[in-house]
Amino acid sequence: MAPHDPVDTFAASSGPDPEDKDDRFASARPAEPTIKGFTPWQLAASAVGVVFLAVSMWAILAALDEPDIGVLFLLPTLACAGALYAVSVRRRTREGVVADLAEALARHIGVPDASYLDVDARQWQGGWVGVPHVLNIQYPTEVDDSAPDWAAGIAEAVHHELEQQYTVGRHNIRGHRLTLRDPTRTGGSLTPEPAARAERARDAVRRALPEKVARPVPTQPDLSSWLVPLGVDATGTRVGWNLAAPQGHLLVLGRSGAGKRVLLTGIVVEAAARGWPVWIIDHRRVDLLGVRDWPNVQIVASTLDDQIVVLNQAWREMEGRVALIESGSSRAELEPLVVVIHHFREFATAVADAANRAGQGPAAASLAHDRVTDLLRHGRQVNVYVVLSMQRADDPLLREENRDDLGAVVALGRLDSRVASALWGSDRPTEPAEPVPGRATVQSGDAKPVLIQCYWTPDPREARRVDDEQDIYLLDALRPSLVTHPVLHVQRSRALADSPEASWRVNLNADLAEGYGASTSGLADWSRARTSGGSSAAASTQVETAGWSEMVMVSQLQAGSLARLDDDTGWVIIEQVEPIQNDGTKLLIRWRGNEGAGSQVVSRTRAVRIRHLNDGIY
Ligand SMILES: Nc1ncnc2c1ncn2[C@@H]1O[C@H](COP(=O)(O)OP(=O)(O)OP(=O)(O)O)[C@@H](O)[C@H]1O
Repeated sequence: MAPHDPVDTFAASSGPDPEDKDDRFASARPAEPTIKGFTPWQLAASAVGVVFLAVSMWAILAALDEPDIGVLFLLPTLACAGALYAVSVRRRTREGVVADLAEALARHIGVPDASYLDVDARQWQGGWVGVPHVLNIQYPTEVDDSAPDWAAGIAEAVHHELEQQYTVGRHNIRGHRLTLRDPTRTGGSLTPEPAARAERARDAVRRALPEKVARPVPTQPDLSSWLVPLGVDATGTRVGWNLAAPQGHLLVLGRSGAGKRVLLTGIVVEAAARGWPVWIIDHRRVDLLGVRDWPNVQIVASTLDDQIVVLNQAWREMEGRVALIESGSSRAELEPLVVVIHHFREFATAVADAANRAGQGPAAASLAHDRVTDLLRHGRQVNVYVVLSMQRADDPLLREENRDDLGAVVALGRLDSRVASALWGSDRPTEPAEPVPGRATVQSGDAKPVLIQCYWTPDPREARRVDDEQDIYLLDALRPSLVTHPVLHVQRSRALADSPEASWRVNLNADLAEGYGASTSGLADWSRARTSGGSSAAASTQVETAGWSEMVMVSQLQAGSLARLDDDTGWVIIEQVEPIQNDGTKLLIRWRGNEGAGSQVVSRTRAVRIRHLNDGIY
């Protein structure tokens, strides 16, 4: 992928500045080295002393006319001096080995330099210099040794440096002292070999990543950010999709049941909470129905005919915005439009089939592919963002040129290694995602792929159906209180005909219009909110407040809606909704409630709660 703004997680992951010293060690003192035996210099000085002594004795004996005795004394003493010198050389070499090891460990542990460690190497064995059988490592109290793998990691670092395997003999956490041993002499287990290491790392990630994390309710700063949270990584850091990144679009990959629908629901909810309009093409028809009545979700197209219209309109919207920019508007004035296409490949195939049935040429057959390619390529410049979901990572849409336009890729579940290599290249993560729903590998721009657990976002329709109190509570907290974008429906100049060719043309010329269309079983069902009898007098007798409720924009109220305009009026039946002369921003609402009738002027965009007495929508 092309270079990318690394702002893709909530915690800015800027690496440490090599110039900066770690503050933790500001008050740490260099370690007192363990002194044991003679130093190499003391040994070398002793060797020189012994030579001097031997030569002096030989000279004295020679002067006393006893040169033979002098030679007899000289030879073993010189041999002894030679041995002392050799020991001093070996000790110096071993000190060099230990100094290099301390340097390496200082880097591994993160202390400023090797002087902060006391590495005491004992019981050297094997060869002239050999390797130590026991290593005692004393480190500063400031070192964070709390990770369960910390000591084993040090053993691995020593293994790497000395090419000798070690096992953790003892880790004295309070004394900040670690003892490593050569297991071949103690019968302990070896430092982990690569396979075991990988298994351990996998275990650590498995332990660290939870299996279900509820989507956090966005805070005010979250809502003004263009970072849409996707989930958490093993350190608990939120990982998100950054729409402001140079490549803005998002690709969600995953086999059936991996968690695509749950993740897409979360993305829709987050986008809506930021006041952005959301258009959804749900090729499975029922997967994302749960957000159909969510504030700011303008349309969930579930029939192929409607899906073709929505895709076309998204493309036209993009073209319109490009024209606006060309005529002097700035990109900052254009609010983000999020277009979700769930199960893109099946959708594109169905569009191609419909085009073929309608006797259209190859250009029509590749309509879905071409429109999406255009949206990927140019949408971001005018704040039109595409979220694509697919089952396969080797889809033809993901050719090089399109991959560069995808800011973030979320691969849910386990990918086979060939596909993972194609997707991530050499950055391919060593740890495959565990088969846990919502477990995913995420790559933002050029950053390294990271393993995350995607947030759990309940399906509003399902939560209501099973009456899951916790999920309903979470959804209520996630629901935007202000509806800024009205629902849309597909408006065709003519009804769809029996002839595929005529239908194809009708769809290509269709539009999106505000409100619920006649064919939509949406707010039409609000009539159920009317009490029996039909007359407003009867309605005033008792306003029921059972059923389920949701927030809508005042402009969506209709006569017959059961609504709660504010705390003073309580639940009322809307009798009439009238425009106000010379003020297109407000509406006059006439209502009737248990306490009598009334009217008030309310902003069109204010969010109010309405109640459905029956689940007539589904
Ligand atoms: N982030 C998550 N946290 C916890 N559980 C999850 C998560 N995502 C998915 N699940 C569980 O896995 C089930 C299947 O998820 P989902 O319906 O999102 O899969 P999908 O990839 O959309 O499948 P399909 O392609 O068949 O539609 C969910 O019903 C839920 O129980």
